[in-house]
Amino acid sequence: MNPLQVAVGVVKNPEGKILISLRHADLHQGGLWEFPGGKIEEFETAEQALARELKEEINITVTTAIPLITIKHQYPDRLVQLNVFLVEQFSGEAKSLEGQLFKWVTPAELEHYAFPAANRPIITAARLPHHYAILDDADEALLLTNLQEILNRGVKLIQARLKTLPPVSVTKFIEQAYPLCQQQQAVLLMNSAVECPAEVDGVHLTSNHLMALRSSSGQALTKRPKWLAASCHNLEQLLHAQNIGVDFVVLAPVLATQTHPGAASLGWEQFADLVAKINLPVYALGGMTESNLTTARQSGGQGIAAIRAFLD
Ligand SMILES: Nc1nc2c([nH]c(=O)n2[C@H]2C[C@H](O)[C@@H](COP(=O)(O)OP(=O)(O)OP(=O)(O)O)O2)c(=O)[nH]1
Ligand SMILES: [Mg+2]
Repeated sequence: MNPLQVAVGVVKNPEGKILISLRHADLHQGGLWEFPGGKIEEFETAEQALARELKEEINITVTTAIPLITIKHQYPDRLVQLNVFLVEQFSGEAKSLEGQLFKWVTPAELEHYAFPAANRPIITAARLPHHYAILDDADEALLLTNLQEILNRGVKLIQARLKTLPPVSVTKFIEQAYPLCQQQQAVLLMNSAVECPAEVDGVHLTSNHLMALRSSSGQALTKRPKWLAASCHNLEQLLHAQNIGVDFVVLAPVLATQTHPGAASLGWEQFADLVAKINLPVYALGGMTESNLTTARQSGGQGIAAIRAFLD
């Protein structure tokens, strides 16, 4: 059966707040909060439907809409495909035209509202930035300098991938690095291959660790860190990440990379095909530079992940 096609807008104002509205009680998934939007009519593109719905429901005129995430979700009574866009450029003041209560909330506050089940990855995508920096320990002496450089560039999501450092050095580094990240409101994750007793914001699973993890229910893990991310290289790994309740993934290698010379890369077409098959935010990794960000997002990705791009 073909899914019901829906266009949805994550509308962000200049203060970084996001608009949510309350669905009328008598509608499908009624009484829950939603991002504004609605059904795509015949002969309409998703972008056209989005612009029409946002005008009809909240009276704003979309200037630019960039794909954020696409969700395919089976409710007991219907299959929907939510084509979600990030709208940061718009004109007009939001006003409820269809009698729906609406609010502007910070990305972190989204957690406190009840949304339809399909919305979980949309909320994650709305909270996550478009850059994910991977801090490598190839040169131990440069670790703190590199971290500072990444933070100075405004990167808010960082993975410490300290695979060759002895455990004492890891602990010592994290004791210095974590407060620096917190000062800048940056999220710090630790690669799962690293022994690290120090507390950070979450874990980034290697693809081997990801595949070794089995949750008894096949659903979300019961005991999990604040943020759980994973590295994936193929559809099987992506689907497993989704099934066990990972928050977001990186998919690699998208382009040829110095880190894994000779490894076959996916290319953008295959990246887009794989991203379309899962309901998770996906960062493109492998040969990424800032110039690839637009393509990554147009291909359905959350953004780019890189080791070198944020240091050059
Ligand atoms: N707009 C919106 N719809 C969502 C969200 N999450 C979610 O599961 N949905 C589902 C609920 C519905 O099955 C479908 C949207 O259909 P709808 O009936 O609200 O569409 P519409 O605004 O065109 O409504 P109508 O004019 O046909 O009454 O998508 C969300 O965040 N925003
Ligand atoms: Mg609607």
